[in-house]
Amino acid sequence: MFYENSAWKKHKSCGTSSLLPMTPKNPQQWLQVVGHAGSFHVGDYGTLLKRFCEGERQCYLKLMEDTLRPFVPAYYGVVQRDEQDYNMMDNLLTHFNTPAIMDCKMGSRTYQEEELLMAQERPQPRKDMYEKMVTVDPEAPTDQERAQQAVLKTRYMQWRETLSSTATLGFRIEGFRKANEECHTNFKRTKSREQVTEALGNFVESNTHIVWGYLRRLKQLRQELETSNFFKTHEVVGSSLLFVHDWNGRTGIWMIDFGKTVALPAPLTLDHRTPWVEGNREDGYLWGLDNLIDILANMLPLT
Ligand SMILES: Nc1ncnc2c1ncn2[C@@H]1O[C@H](COP(=O)(O)OP(=O)(O)OP(=O)(O)O)[C@@H](O)[C@H]1O
Ligand SMILES: O=P(O)(O)O[C@@H]1[C@H](O)[C@H](O)[C@@H](OP(=O)(O)O)[C@H](OP(=O)(O)O)[C@H]1O
Repeated sequence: MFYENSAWKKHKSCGTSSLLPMTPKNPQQWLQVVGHAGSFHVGDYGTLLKRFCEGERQCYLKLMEDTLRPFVPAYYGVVQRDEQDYNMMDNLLTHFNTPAIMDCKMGSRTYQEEELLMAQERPQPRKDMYEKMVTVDPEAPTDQERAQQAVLKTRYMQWRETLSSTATLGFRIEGFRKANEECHTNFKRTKSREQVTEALGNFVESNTHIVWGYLRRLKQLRQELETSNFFKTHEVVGSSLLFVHDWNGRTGIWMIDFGKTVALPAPLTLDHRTPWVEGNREDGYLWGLDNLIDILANMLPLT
């Protein structure tokens, strides 16, 4: 059942003149690299259904009208399956053959300012996050956290940021899956430029053609981000870049995950490079992209 999807309705009524991708109904390939389990279903006609989030819907609606549109999955509205609502979008893997996929979480901050305020006003320490923390580093909790066997989410997120490259480079590798099905998700401590370069080299299997493809796309993305009205007026937190390549040498990068992207109160705008201090809402997204571009460029042989 479709709630809100003018593109889909046109598709249904126009027969073959489709606004959805010209992709056969089945079978669809899809693989999730990281992120919450159980949030996705593969849809028909090369689409993907992600568990509904109103904030994300708002972002996709605006992005479909923004210059960033070529850099995000096409959005088709809200659909219902088994009484659960989903945002319906393009499955970005559709046009690749046995793709390699990587998820990089962008920005120098992975929680919203609003989450910080909530944690200050109504602290809700979490035992699951304490458990995740001590699994990686038994020394990380403070005495108080140890006594509670729980940590605040914002504290956990900040700890993850400083342990990885988020705080120092403005992005982090969340995980990747290579074409040979090897999965790598153990990047919580991948922090230095050298460690990040090594991980990226493993993902692209030292293929300079692939690196060139990614670099070109990232530079185009940066150019669009610098002028996008959507980007200027939103705090973009917890969003990822999804890298996809295959043995044909095809490469693609798209912005995904706008569940924690929020519109700023007018007339506030962000440059996404100024360091964050509480209240300025800066997210470090472009600073991270600058660093990512620089690291990839340095992986190419000198010409
Ligand atoms: N449009 C898409 N096409 C193909 N794969 C996708 C798409 N959107 C998401 N994915 C896959 O699902 C994974 C998780 O996506 P996403 O970040 O949107 O989920 P999430 O549950 O919100 O994540 P998080 O835990 O960071 O909040 C991505 O790493 C990617 O592998
Ligand atoms: O990668 P990890 O170490 O497993 O930690 C998770 C990760 O930071 C997710 O981005 C976050 O979801 P959001 O970005 O949606 O906040 C999730 O919070 P959650 O447990 O509250 O869903 C964390 O548990």
